[in-house]
Formats: sequence, structure tokens, C-alpha cells
Amino acid sequence: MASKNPALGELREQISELDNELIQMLAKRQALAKAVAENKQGSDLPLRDIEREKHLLGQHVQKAQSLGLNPRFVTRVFHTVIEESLRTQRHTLQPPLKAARVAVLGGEGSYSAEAAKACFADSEHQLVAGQQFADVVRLLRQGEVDYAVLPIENSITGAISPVYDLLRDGDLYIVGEHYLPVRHTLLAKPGATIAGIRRVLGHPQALAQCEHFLQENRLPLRYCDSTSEALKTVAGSDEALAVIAGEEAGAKLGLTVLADKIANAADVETRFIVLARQLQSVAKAVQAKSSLLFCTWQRPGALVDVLQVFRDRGINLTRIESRPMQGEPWQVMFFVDAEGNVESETFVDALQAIARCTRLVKVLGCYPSERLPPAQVPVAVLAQSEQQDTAAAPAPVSAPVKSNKAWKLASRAHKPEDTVIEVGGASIGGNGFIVMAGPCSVESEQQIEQCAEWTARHGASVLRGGCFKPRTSPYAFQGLGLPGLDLMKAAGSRHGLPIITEVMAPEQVDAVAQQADILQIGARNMQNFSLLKAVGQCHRPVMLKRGLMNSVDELLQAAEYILAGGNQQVMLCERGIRTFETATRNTLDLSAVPVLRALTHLPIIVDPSHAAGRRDLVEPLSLAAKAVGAHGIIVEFHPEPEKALSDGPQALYFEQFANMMRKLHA
Ligand SMILES: C=C(O[C@@H]1C=C(C(=O)O)C=C[C@H]1O)C(=O)O
Repeated sequence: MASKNPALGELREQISELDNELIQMLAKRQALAKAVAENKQGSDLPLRDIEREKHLLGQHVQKAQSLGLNPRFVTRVFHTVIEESLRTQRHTLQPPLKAARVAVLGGEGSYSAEAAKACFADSEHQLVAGQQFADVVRLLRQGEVDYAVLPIENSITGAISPVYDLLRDGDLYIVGEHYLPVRHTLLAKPGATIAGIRRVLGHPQALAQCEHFLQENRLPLRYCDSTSEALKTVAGSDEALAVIAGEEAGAKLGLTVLADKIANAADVETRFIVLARQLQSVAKAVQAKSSLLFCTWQRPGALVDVLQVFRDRGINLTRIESRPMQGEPWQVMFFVDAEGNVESETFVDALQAIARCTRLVKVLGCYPSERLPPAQVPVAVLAQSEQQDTAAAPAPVSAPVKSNKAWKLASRAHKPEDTVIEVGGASIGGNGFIVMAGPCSVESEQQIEQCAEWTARHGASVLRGGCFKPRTSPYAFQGLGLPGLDLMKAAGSRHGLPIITEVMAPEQVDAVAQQADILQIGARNMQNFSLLKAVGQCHRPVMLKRGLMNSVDELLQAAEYILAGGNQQVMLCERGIRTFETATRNTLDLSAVPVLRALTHLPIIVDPSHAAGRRDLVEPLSLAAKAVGAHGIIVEFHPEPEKALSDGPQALYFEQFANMMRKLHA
């Protein structure tokens, strides 16, 4: 290849050399991290130092920008590097578990086997198969294995109840955890087709995680004790059977993939626990989790008393589950996972306090926390903007004293403090200022990818894009619909951006909420009350745009519909109103921003693009929006505005957007 094209060969050689250097540097970095761990052990400091991580990332991101690199790419790289550094540090102070024999459900081919291999990657071990969860636990109790690995919760179907129930006896202890990404595929013998399949075999958990696919294809099920049993049955049968399992496990038995990624959600993970017969001590410096079980007395506030113990001591709970108590109908046991080490002073004190207010409390284990949330550094430009200079922020306007029965939940009287909506790493509301940016409409994979890249590169926090377009004319481009939303979600995920898109009808809400991180209600739909009620039932944040002819009071009443439906994550958007003025498409009512900020705790966003309808006005209006105290703006840009399928004249050119971002953050 290189001989035909020597220039290419040379370039590749240079890349290989650089990669080589990178690897050597990574190894040096790891060695230093190990030395830091040893140093920390002596000095009693915790391994993780989130402030140091933030500082480092901040510096790296700035450097990256000065070299023309995408700051989010650099952040992603360093998140991975630091995660590995923390893993090495953890292993330095808390040697990884070593086992000769490990019990798992179903043996080779099962997801449990995969998890066990990951947990005991550092030691030669033999897997011992149990047919059911109870058998796995029995093997450990009887001393036939050193450890057992069991699934405890799944990211889409939640708690794996039979495993919780096996922990009730409290004679086994959790000594480790592992998050396993599971990629369910439908497998069958070569030549089979989905239409021809008579029955799908699998473990009940795996079948439940793929329920939507199975129902859509009307496939009858057969439950098996384990995935490996299901695999073997399908591989050894002449019937038209299929199995839900991982691709690799199927390939070992000669099975081929009929459908890939068939789980109900895109990224599915199962959390596994490692059980042992003895409680384990976790080194002080290692970030640990502890699991407890408790039963409360039957009296009002009994559960609150226990939760208060954690709250008073600053202990964060990562999970709470309840399960029925055996032999005591309608009585429950609570299982909690908490951040902290059971041997720490705080925890010992907490356990004593819990013992005083419960019928029963048991420690189920203590183990290194496998997953630590990455340090969040906004990209450099964002960093400046998010720490908005409060001295420069407009002085708060005081609300007219008026009791309003039409919009109670939206009012400052109901909630004096600002609502801050956390979505995909962006905080909207409070003292921050965020930018949502992207094309008016999603037009193609390439277009939305280019826009997502540009949005991320210039420090905007949310990717916008319309998939269902409310157009004045029925002949205008109506949007790509759900396939467009899939393209936008994928582009957003690649660049670490949450996405916002418009939803136009109540029956679309469920499907759009599956993918979109924020649902937008357009100006024309501000008083579509059945739509407002539908998004009020939804778990996603909603951005409600002010109607062309609606007052601030009507906007707040519309927001009240959503809040009254239960959804408290509402932000309001000023996008221009219709006045006698024709110099601009609409008149951007910037005075509504401070007025709304005084009246409501909800975040206020400004849309200069739709208000002005002209790209040359977008930058001054954006700067003005920030100056009057908006929590953010939503703006449109396009790689080729002249060719845009909708609203081209208001779309910024890429460079214009970049310049505007620099000014906004100056
Ligand atoms: C290496 C350290 O320990 C941890 C790992 C870090 C890293 O890999 O850069 C940074 C901070 C700590 O969470 C340190 O404290 O410097």
C-alpha cells in the first residue's frame, strides 16, 4: 500500500510514531498516579481529588482550544485517562480480588460469566455454574467456591428482586461491584429469519429488557434458567428457535445474529455484585460504597427517621429498594447502598443511630466504588460564562405584590429560589447562562453531525434541531420526523450534548421523550392545552415558547398547566411577539425577561433567531438577552444557510456563530 503511495506511507509512519510516544507517556502517567496513591495512603488523604481533576481538565481544555482541538474531545480523553488512573490507584491500595473458584448463573455464555471474568481479570479462576440464583448462593455458602457473582440491578428494568431476596439472610457479604454493558441480540441457527421463528428463549431478565422488540414482532417466549442454557438449547435443537444473548456467546455455538441491539433502550447496563462469606475491609483512602439492610417499626415517620440519619451525617444514598419480609405479610425490608466506608467514624455513628430507630439493621458489605462521576468541567469558554460575574448581572426586579390564583406553582410565592434544571451536564437557571444551538431543522445525518460538532466546539451546551416542523404553509418542509430525531440523538451523543426538539401533538410526546432531553412547545402551541397536559405528565424538561400574541400572564398560565400536571422542569422562552412594527419579523420583548424573573422561579431563555428573522440581528439581541438577565439563548446556525430547508435567512453562518460565542463569553 505504502509503496504505491509513498506520501501516505510517510504520514502514517509519523502517526504511528506519535501513537507510540502517547502510549509511553500514558505509562509514565500511570506510574506517577501509582506513586501518588502510595503517598496519599501515608498522608491519610482520599485517593480522589475532584478539585484537582477540575483544575487539570480546565487547563487541558484551554490548551486544547488554543491548538484548535475540540475541547469536548479533549475532556473525553482525559476523563478516560483519569478513570484509569483512579483504577490503578485503587488497585495499589486495595489489591483486586483473587479467586480460585467463582460461582455464576449458567456458566459460560451467560452475562454473569462475562461479569465474573471482568471482576477476576487479575487471577486464574474457574467458573462454577449454578442453575438458578439460589444455587449460586448455595455453592458459596457451602464453601465450594470463594466468591459468587450475581446481577442485582439493570438500568432499564431496575432491581433484580430474586437476588435481593437471597441477601435477606445476611450471612453473605458484598465485596465488589461491576457494571456490565449488555448488548442483547436475537440469535438463531444460520439461515433462520425473524418471521420463521416459533419461540424465543432467554432468561426472564433478558426477555424483559427486550420486551418492546418481542411484542412488536409478536414472538412467543420460553423462559430458561440462564442465558447459557437458552443458548445451548437453541444450538442443539432442530426447531425454529431463537435466543436473546450477546453476539459473542452465540458465535461460539455457531449461532448468527437475526437482530442487533434489541433492548428497550440504547445503552443497557447491568450492575453485578460479588459476594463472599466474609465482610471485607476497604482501605480508608479508597472511595467505597456500603450496603445495608434495615426494617423499620410500624409508626409514622419511621422511614424518615432513618433517612434523617444519613442526611445529618452527609451520607449520600445511591439506591434504596424495598422487598417483602418473609413470614410477615405486608412488612418490608429496605436495602440501601450508601457512599462511604462502614468502618469510618461517620458510618459507625450512623449505624448506631439507625439501630436506635429500627427493628433490625445489618451491614451487607463494603466495597470499592467502581463508578465515580467524572469531574465536570465546562469547556473553557463555558467556564467563563457559567460563572457569570454577579457584579455585572442585572439587579433583581421586585415582583409586583399580587396574589395570583391563575399561576400558583410558577410563582415566586410558591418557590422563592430559582429552579435550576439539570440536563445532560448542563445547568439551566440560577446564575448560569447557557447556549442552545443548532439548525432550524434536522435535514440529514451529515448536516446535524456538522452542527453538533460546531455546537460542542464553541462551548454551547445543548443541541437544537427541529424534526417535526410547524410551518405556516402546508407545502413547506415538514421535518424528517422520528428518523430525524434518531440522527440528532446520535450526533448529540457523539459530542456529549443533550438535545432539544419540538413536539407538536400529544400523541407524539412519548416517542419524542424517548430520545429528546428537552421537549420544546412552539409558540403556536403555547395554548394547546391537551399538549401542555401531555408534557405535564412527562419526565423530560420542557421549554415553553411564548405565543406570538400572548401576554406574560398568559405564558405563565400555560406553564402552570405543565407544572400542575406534575412536571416541575419547565423553562420559558421569549421569542418575539407580533406588534405594529415591521422592521423585524417579530418584536423581541426583552423587557419580559426581568419581568418574568421577578414573577417566576422558572428559567428564562431568549430566542433571538425567530424574533428577528434576520441573522444580522442575532448577535446584538443575544448579547442584550444576557445583559437583561436571561438564563440562556437558543439560536440557529446552518453549514449553508442559503440551502437551508427552513428559516435560512435567520441562520447564522458557522463563523458568525463562533464569533458571537466569543463575544458572549468575553
Ligand atoms: C493523581 C492524583 O489522584 C487522582 C487522579 C488524578 C489524575 O489522574 O490526574 C487527579 C486527581 C485525583 O483524583 C492526584 O491527586 O494528583
